[in-house]
Amino acid sequence: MPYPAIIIYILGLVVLPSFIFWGKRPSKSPPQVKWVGKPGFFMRIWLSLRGIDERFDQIRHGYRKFNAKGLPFIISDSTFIPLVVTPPEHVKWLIGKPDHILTQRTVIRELLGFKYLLPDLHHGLDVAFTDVVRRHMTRDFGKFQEALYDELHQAIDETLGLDQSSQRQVCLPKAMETIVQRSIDRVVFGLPLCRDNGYVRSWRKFNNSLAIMGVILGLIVPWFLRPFLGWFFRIPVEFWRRRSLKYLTPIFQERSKQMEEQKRKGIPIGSDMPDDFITWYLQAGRNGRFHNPPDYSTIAMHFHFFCISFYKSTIMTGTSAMLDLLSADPTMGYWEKIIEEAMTEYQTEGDWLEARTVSKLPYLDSALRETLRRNPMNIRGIPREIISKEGVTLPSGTHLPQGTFVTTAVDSLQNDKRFYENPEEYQPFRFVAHSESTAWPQAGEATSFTTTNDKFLAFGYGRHGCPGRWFASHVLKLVFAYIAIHYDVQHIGKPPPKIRFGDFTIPSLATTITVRRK
Ligand code: HEM
Repeated sequence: MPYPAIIIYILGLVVLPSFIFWGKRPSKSPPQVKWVGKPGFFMRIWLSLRGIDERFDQIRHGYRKFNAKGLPFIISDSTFIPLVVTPPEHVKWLIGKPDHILTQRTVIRELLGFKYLLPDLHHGLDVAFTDVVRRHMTRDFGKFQEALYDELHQAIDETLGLDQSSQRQVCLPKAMETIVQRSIDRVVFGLPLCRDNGYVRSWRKFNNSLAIMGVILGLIVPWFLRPFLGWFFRIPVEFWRRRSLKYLTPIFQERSKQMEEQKRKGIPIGSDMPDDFITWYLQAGRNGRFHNPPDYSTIAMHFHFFCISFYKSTIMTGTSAMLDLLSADPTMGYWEKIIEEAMTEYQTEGDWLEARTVSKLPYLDSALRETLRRNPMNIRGIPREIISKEGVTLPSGTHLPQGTFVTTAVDSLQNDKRFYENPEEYQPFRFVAHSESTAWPQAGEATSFTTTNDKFLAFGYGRHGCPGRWFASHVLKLVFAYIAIHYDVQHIGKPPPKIRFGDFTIPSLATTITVRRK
């Protein structure tokens, strides 16, 4: 059989069943909203295909042409899913709508491919998870500060080295990954699980395979092929999920049994148990936050799945912020100011064990925010699906039907001259309240890293804004302060180009830095 015939035959076998059995395109393209780019069916297909490497420019173009005039526009996702991008004026309206009108759950699962990689995701369990993050990981870090610092400083010492006599070349993204992962693992899983090599390996593989497969499926595979190809993408995810659950499920089972026993004996539930995320999650479940509780393995699997939100964004933000500081003009003295500030606040071992010390680092806080302002990890944000039957009418008067996916151009908005002075310039201390005259540019209002508003959407905004941002900020500040005090780190000259892939902007993965223990 000639090759073209074979290709057509295979495509027919794959595409047709996909259309027939699952063939409802996610999202709609309301006729009254304009598309970005030239009109026409084939042009839209072309723009969709170019979305992988040109999404950044496409969105910035649409933002200037439509959003800047208060109008929405449509871009076609690289997987041919149309997305309505709403202007900055609509952000408050968007986040104010209740979940039964606009939901973020379905759209995230479709756009990141989770719907196909973990089809048994249980809606009730994520509410419990978000509750636990809100309750235990927003303010009171004192209860795990000692454990966190213990793991974090060991991870940094081992990764960057203790030899004071010679310099060491370190791959920054890899080092940040190891340090942040170990630190967070200690808080989430506690000892001894966080040091069990077998578990840690399979958990990381599960985490990575889900992230990689999710990004490929969500950014490259057209929507009509996902239900079919999703089965193949699931293979590594399923493999590592089973492996890691072999360790985790018995712990969930054991602690649940203990809690049952405590309830029978009238002892406070959760007492005498490790004060970690597993216990908090099970406690939340017992307090009625697991609706129709499934079996332990499913609960443990969800736990793993949700925990993924802890890691990648924190690692990427840490890597980008460090690269921004080290590649800025050395004469500005940005990194040196971070060192000075850290040395002032961390003078004794006790300062490291006091969780509140991190709140005394305004310059570092501002530098982290500036990095996320200039380069939010996802150039789009606040994704929502309209689920009310009647659809919704945007403040601009445009009606959008049920099923439409809407989103906001986070990167363009955070780099808009109307909202930030000289937005293209890296000014790490632009958010510091300047009481004295300094050598640094002073544009912008004093705001903290974790403050969300309609001009800073890198953590989302409103009811579903990231509840883990205080924890991420806490971990990153400890990591930066420890490195600043204990290591000589060389400036790296010209900033390495960022990787832009579909909707994501991530730091160059191969950048090395030169360090020496002080
Ligand atoms: C710098 C690191 C981080 C960034 C940039 C980030 C960013 C985000 C963004 C953009 C959202 C979506 C908000 C929306 O849909 O409106 C989100 C949601 C979420 N994040 Fe984070 N995040 C980070 C770290 C963390 C950490 C460390 C945790 C856990 C401790 C966490 C837990 C969550 C959870 C549970 C949600 C879902 C909230 C909900 O649906 O109500 N994140 N995050």
